[in-house]
Amino acid sequence: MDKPMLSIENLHSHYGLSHVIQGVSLDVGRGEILGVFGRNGVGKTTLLKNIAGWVKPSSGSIRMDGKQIGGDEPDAINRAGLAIVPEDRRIFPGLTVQENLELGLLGLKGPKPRSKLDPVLERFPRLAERAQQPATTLSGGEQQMLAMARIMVAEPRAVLIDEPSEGLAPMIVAEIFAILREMKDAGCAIVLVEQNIHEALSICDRFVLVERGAIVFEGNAGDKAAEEELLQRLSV
Ligand SMILES: Nc1ncnc2c1ncn2[C@@H]1O[C@H](COP(=O)(O)OP(=O)(O)OP(=O)(O)O)[C@@H](O)[C@H]1O
Repeated sequence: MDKPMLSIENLHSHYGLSHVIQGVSLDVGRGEILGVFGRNGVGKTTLLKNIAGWVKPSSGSIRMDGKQIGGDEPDAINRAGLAIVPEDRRIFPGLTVQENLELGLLGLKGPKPRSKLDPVLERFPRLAERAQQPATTLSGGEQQMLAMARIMVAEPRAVLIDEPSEGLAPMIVAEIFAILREMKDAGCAIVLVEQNIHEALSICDRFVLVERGAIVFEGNAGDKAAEEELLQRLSV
């Protein structure tokens, strides 16, 4: 791998006395999708929250393109080019679809021209049609699209995405994964947390398995033996 876009070394994080992330190290390159798998409660979401600055690491380093971002404030990390699509999608119900999209402009470093919304509205015609409607009128799948479209406004170089397929119909899941593939092709480094292992393996380049806050196994997607071991360890 060239110099990784996102590089994490020996990350530890606590909630009070609870030691949730226990020495995680990983690299994600440009145009690469890393799958992060593991049972409920092993720390996958907490790992993403540490990278995005929502939870402060206790120790270890997080670098974006070589620059230390670990422990920085979420908005600074966002402006450094790293975006997160959290599990609950964080759609603002009191705002319209367009206003929710405009929040994506906050990820831009300098000026924040509304014209940055144009390519995204073109890519998501369903959101463009509903631009002036309250975001709450969207279906679950459309809200997930909105959450992804919103981060695309600022063209992030690294993206963290937490269980994007949860609760959605297979057709929508396929659409969401197609968008992730487009981001990958545009050179984005992507960390994907997913319970839908089989589907996720079809778009990941590499994966890690997390147990009790630590990476216990890793492999390349497409390596049948490694995939088999992953599925066996997860018993799926
Ligand atoms: N805000 C918090 N305060 C205290 N403990 C927390 C908090 N958030 C999560 N935890 C605990 O930290 C551990 C890891 O949770 P986390 O949500 O990161 O796991 P996960 O692997 O993402 O699981 P899931 O798939 O269920 O989201 C769990 O034991 C959880 O109960």
